[in-house]
Amino acid sequence: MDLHGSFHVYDTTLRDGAQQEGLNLSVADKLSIAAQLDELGVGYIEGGWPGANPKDTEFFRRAAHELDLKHARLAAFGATRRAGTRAADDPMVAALRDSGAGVVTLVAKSHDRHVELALRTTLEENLAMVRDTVSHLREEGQQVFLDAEHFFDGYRANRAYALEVLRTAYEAGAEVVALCDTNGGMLPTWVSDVVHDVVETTGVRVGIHCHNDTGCAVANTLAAVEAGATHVQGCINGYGERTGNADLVTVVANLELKLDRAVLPPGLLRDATRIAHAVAEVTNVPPASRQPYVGTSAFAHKAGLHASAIKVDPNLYQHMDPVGVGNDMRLLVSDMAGRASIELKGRELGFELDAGTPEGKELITRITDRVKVLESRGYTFEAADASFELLLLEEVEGARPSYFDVESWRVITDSKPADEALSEATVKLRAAGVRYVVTGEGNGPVNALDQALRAAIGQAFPEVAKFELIDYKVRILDQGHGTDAITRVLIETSDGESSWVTVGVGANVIEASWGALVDGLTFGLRRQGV
Ligand SMILES: CC(=O)SCCNC(=O)CCNC(=O)[C@H](O)C(C)(C)COP(=O)(O)OP(=O)(O)OC[C@H]1O[C@@H](n2cnc3c(N)ncnc32)[C@H](O)[C@@H]1OP(=O)(O)O
Ligand SMILES: CC(=O)C(=O)O
Repeated sequence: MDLHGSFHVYDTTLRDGAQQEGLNLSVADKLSIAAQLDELGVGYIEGGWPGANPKDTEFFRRAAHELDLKHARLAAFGATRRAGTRAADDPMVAALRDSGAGVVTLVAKSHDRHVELALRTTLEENLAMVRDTVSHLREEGQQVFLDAEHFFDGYRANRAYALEVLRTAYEAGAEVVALCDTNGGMLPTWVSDVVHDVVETTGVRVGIHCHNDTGCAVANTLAAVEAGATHVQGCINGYGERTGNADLVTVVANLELKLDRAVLPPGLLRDATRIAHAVAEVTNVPPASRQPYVGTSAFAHKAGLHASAIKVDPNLYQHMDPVGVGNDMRLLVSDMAGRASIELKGRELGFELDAGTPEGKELITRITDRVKVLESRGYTFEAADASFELLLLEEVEGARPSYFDVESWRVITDSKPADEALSEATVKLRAAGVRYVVTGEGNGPVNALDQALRAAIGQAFPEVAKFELIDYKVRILDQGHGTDAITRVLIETSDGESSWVTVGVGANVIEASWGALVDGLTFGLRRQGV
């Protein structure tokens, strides 16, 4: 606990996060993200700027009866009254007051140059705008926070005035003044010095709002907290204008796990990975695999030497137990793997490869060597767990699962003037004792082959009907060779509940695709228990 009572974790994903290029949230998206943020246990959710656009006004209207928040309070964001008006008469201030949130965060200028150039008013009038608007909202029963825009730049330009803005807001009844690094140009020691000074000189309760233009938003936020800030603002997954805001997940994980501050309700940090990814589904922004704490690579180990130490104690190569943020340790198999990597990956996939016996040791060595040879030919197993599992089965059980024997396949692409090119594939195979000769059509050769292969196997194994090819990636491996190059194909197949990735390699892109398709169907049938 601090001098100012409980610490505030304040999320601005729905306002500043939505200012990210390419991010466009519907009201339903905003409601869904608010519910997720509440599950994470943040104290405040800034829902948007009611009155600035119909969507944000609608969000607050619907939130009042559609959201059942257990931990968070909603905050409405907006500006102080315009210059030369009365707060009580300003329709934008009225929209904040009447949003139903009960909490208003006012953005105000604290940089003298901005007052004169952007607001085109006097420094005195800007102070009056802050004073009047905060007082009016307080009199109307609102909890008020102030976002001091461009505070750090303003402090450099005119310290006395920047501090005066904070004092004015505080004396008028603002509970917190959040110092904003609006242009995101600060470094941690600079932030720390300024926050120390503000806390000592003014006695106001300080919050912090950092943008990530120097790549230091999280570090700057932590520096501010260590210097006395007791209210942190940020966005889940670091969304936000330009390079984003401080990633609130990283901030709270660091506060809880590194600085020993209980800033979320007990136990909720363990849901951070699930929630960060669920929000990414709604925003439709692919989650960053290297995101600290919650990224899929945050606890993924590739180097053989790491794996050999992890086998003894995972903490030797991890800064924390991933369970603390709801993430998992993963072992990656590649040409950088050693025997320990294979042993641990095998365990992860449910195979006990016993390195303690001579046979087990020999088996693990064989698998390791095979992986290295195949990777040198262009395969990649770290991205294709399913192909690795088939390889493992082949080595452990003496043969890989086999549901069909392919006699031959061929594919042709037909192009007629004025018509789109169409591909046709013929696959001949035996499955469950029957010979099938099946053709398939598609808008490309791989699509046609996939159709034909699935139609043929599907007659013997109806489970195949569930499978769908959901992603297809091609990479040319030795670019110097142009069209003669080796090609690697990665295919992701889904059964509607889960998905798996397989790899194929060949001098011919169709041949490489065929290998990945066959692996994908074989793995899927095994997973179905066939
Ligand atoms: C740092 C930040 O990210 S703050 C959040 C910024 N977010 C947004 O801007 C998104 C929502 N914004 C909007 O929808 C619109 O900009 C609105 C509705 C707020 C205003 O729209 P408009 O009235 O068309 O004006 P415009 O967008 O050009 O904004 C400039 C006006 O706001 C005034 N203004 C700017 N900052 C402030 C402030 N902190 N307090 C009061 N007035 C302000 C300017 O003086 C100018 O007023 P003028 O038109 O009387 O000269
Ligand atoms: C208020 C705000 O978003 C900023 O100053 O960056």
